[in-house]
Amino acid sequence: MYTIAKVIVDVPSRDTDRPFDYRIPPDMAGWIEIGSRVGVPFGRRTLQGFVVGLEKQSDMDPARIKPIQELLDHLPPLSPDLVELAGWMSRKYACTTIAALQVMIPSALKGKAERYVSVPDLQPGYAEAAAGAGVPASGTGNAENLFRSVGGSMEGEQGALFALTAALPPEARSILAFVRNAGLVPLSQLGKRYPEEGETVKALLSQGLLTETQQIKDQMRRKTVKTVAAAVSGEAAEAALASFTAQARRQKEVLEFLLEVGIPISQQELLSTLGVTAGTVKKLAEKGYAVIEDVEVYRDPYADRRFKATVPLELTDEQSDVFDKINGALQARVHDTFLLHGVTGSGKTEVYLQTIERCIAQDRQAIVLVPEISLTPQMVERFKGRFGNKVAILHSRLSGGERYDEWRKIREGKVQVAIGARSAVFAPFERLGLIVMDEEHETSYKQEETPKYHARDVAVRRARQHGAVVILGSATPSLESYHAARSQSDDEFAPMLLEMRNRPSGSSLPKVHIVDMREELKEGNRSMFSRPLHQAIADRLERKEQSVLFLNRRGFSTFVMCRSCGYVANCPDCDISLTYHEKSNNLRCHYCGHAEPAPSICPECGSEHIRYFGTGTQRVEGELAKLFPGIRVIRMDVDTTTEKGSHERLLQAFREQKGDVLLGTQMVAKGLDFPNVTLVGAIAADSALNLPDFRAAEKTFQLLTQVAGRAGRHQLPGEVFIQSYMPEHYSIIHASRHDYLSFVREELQHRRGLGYPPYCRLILITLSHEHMPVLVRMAENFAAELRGNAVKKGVFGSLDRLSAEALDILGPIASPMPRLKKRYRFQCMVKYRGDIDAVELVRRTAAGMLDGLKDSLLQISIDVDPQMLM
Ligand SMILES: Nc1ncnc2c1ncn2[C@@H]1O[C@H](COP(=O)(O)OP(=O)(O)OP(=O)(O)O)[C@@H](O)[C@H]1O
Ligand SMILES: [Zn+2]
Ligand SMILES: [Zn+2]
Repeated sequence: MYTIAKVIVDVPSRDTDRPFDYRIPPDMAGWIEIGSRVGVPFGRRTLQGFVVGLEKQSDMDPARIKPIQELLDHLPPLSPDLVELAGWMSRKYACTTIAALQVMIPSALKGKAERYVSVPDLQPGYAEAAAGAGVPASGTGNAENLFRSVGGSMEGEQGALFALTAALPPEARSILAFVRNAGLVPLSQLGKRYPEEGETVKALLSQGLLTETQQIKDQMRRKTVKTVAAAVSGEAAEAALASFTAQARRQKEVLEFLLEVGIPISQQELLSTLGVTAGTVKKLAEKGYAVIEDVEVYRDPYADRRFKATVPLELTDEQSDVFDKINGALQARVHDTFLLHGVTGSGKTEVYLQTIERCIAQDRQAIVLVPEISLTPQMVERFKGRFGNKVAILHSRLSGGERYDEWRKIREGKVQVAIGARSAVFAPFERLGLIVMDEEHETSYKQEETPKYHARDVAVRRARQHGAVVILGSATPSLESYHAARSQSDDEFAPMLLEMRNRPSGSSLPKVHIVDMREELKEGNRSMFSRPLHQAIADRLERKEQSVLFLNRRGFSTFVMCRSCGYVANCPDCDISLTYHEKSNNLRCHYCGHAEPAPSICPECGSEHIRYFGTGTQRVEGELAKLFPGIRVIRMDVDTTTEKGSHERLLQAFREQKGDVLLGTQMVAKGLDFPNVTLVGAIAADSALNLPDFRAAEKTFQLLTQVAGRAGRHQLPGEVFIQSYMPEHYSIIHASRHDYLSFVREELQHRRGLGYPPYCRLILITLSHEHMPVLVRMAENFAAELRGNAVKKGVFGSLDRLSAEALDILGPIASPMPRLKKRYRFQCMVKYRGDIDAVELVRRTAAGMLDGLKDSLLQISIDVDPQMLM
C-alpha cells in the first residue's frame, strides 16, 4: 500500500521544481494515482499539485510530512505516460515540470485556492461556561446573544473573547452572525455582501474570531441540465392517472406525456412543449409520480451542425502506395514516423482519414494536429463527416467550458479522434495508435511562451511511448524534417519519406507568373497592382470567377509617421513602433498591449501631416475599390477576425460567392479549397525576405507554394501572379515552378555554409533587465561563464571544423527587439552539433548565475530550437 505521494506543486519557480512528499490519508488511499490532481498545504497556502510518484515510505522525518488536503477529480486528469512526458519536456526545453504539466490540461482545471472563512468551532464546555456565568440570555442584550451565536465562552481567554465580541461594532457582529449561519463562506462572497467591510473582516481574522481555510477551486463547473422522467409505470401509472382531480389537469397531462416519451427529457423542453410551469412539474414530483434530476451534459460547440456523412474514396495508385506503407506500421503496432511530402491538392487528407479509420478499427485512438488557422469549419467537416461523434475538437476559439468538455470526452474515452492545434498533442488518450501532423512545417507548432515546446518533437516522443505511428504531412516539409528523412542519421528522429506528386482530380498545378515590380515602376506604374495582375482580376470579374489576393503580413507594419519631421509613434515600454488600429482609432503595442488614442497632430512638431499607414490589407482594399468600382472584397486579417466565429463567417460568405475577392494575410494561404477560385495574386511576395531570420527564404517559399495551391484545384484551371522586387531570388523562382527539391538543394547549401539548422541545433538565451548597464555586464558574465563551462566539459569548439561534435557560443548582442515591457534585452546563441547535452549546460549556467546574484530583477529565458529569432 502506498502511503506517500510525490507531488509537483503549482509554483513556477526553479526552487520548487521538484516533487514534495505528502502523506496519503487513509480515505484517499486507492484513489490517488500517478497523474491525480490534489490540493496540498504548502507553507501557509493551499496549492494545486500533481502526483508524479507513489512510495511506500519517505526519507523525510514523518512528523514533518503533511497530509494531502483534497483529491480534486475522481479520474486523474493526467495518465502516467503524460506525467513521464512532462519530465522529458522539462529536460528537453529547460522548463519547470509544473509548466509542462499545466500545458497538458485545459485551463478549466487550473484550479486556484479559494479562501473560505468560518467561525471557529464551539469550545467544549461552552454551554456550561455560558450558563455558569449566570448571564441571562437577554441580560446584556444583543451583543451577548450574538456572541453566543458565534460560539464564544466565558472563562479566561474565552471571557476575553466575549469582551472583545461584545465591544465589536455592529457591522462586525453582523458579519460574524452571517458566517456562523452559513457555515463556510468564500471570502469573495463575503466581500460582495459587505463591500465596505474589508478592514473589519481582516481584523476579525487577526483576532481569531474568524478562521480562514483554503480549498482548490476549478475555474470551470460542469454543466448540468434538469431532466424529468416518470417515476411510475404499469398499473401504478394507471392508478396515478386516475387519481388526479380536475384542478390537477396540467399535472396529469405532464405525467401522460412522460409516460409516452418513456425516457428522461429535459425539463426546459418539457415546459415549452406542454406550456406548463415548473411548479406543475414540481408538484408531480412531490407526489412521487415523477423524478427531477440534474444530469451532466457536454457543451457541444457543433451540436446544432449537421455533417454530411462521407465514405472513403477509392485511393489513387500513389495514395495506395503511401497508405499501404503507413498502414503496415500501424498494423504491426510499432512506432514509426513518416514524412508525407505531397503537392497541394494531392489528397493527403484522404490518406489521413483512411489511416485513422484503420486505427479506430484496432480499437486505438488518433490525434490530428493542424495549425490553428487551418482549423476551419471545412476542415472540421471533413473529419466529422467521416467519423461523426467519434471526434472531439480542441479549438482555441471554443469557450473555456466547451474546451473542457471536449477534453473530457477524450479523457473518458468517449471519442476516438481528437483534432486540434498544437496543444492537442497532449490529448489524454490511453491507447494512442496514430498522430497526424498536417502542414508539419508551420511555425505555429512551436509554442513561443514557456514551455517552449515543439509539437512535432512531442508527437514523436509520445508516439514512441505508445508504439504509435506519426504522419508528418506537408507540400513543403520543413528543412529539418526533410533533411532528417534523407540523411537518416539521427536515431531519435529519422522519418521515412513518402511522396505524392499528382492531384487525384487530374488537374495540374497552376501556371505561375512572376512579375518584376521594378519594371512596373520604370514604366510609370506606381500602383500596388502590376498591369498583368490588374488585367487578370478584371478578367475574373468579367467571368464571374473568384480571386484570392494574399499579402504577407510579415515585414508589413502599420505605423504612424509625421511627414514633416519623420516622427514615428513608439511604445513607451518597448522599443518598437505602435500599430494603428482603424476600428478603435487608437495606437497599440503588439507586445505589451499598451494603447493610446491616435494623435491628430504630430506630438513632436505640431504638424498636421501625420499619416497612418493602415494595415497592408486595408490599403490594398482601398486601392481595389478605386480600380474596380463595385468590386466585392472580403478582407480577412487580424482586424476583421477578432470576434468569435468571424473567420468562419467570412469564409462561408466567400464560398457562397458573396465576394469577388478574398483578400488577406497568412489566413488565406492555408488549406482552403474553393472550386470557383481561378486566380491567386501574391501582392508583395518578397516582403519577408529581408527580415533577420535564417528561415526567411524557407518561409517565403512555403507561403508562396501554399497560396499558389489555392488556385484551380478543381475543373477550372488556375493562374497565379507573384509580384516581387527580387524576382531572381531562388525562393521565388523555385516556388513559381512548384519545385520543392531544387529549393531544398539550394537552401541546404546556404544553411551548411552559414552553420544553421539542420546542420546544427540552436539554443537562444535572452537576458533581460530594467537597467541597461547592469544587463550588459550580466550578459557578458553569462556568456563568459557559459564558455568556461563548455570548455570544462571539453565540448567548446567552432562549428566551422565540421567535426561530428562541436559547440559555439555567439554573443551577447542586443536582441532584435531590444526593449520589451520596460526591460532591455540581450541575447546569446548557442550553436551545437552531436550528442552534447547543451540544454543542460545552458540551464545549469543560467541557474548558477541566478543563484549567485540574489538579484531577482534579472530574467533569463531559454528557447531550445527557436523558431523566432526576434
Ligand atoms: N482518391 C481520391 N479520389 C478522388 N478525389 C480525391 C481523392 N483523394 C482526394 N480527393 C479530392 O482531392 C481534393 C484535394 O485533396 P486534399 O484536400 O485531401 O489534398 P491535400 O493534399 O490535403 O491538399 P492541401 O495540402 O492543399 O490542403 C479534395 O477535393 C479531395 O476530396
Ligand atoms: Zn509595448
Ligand atoms: Zn512632426
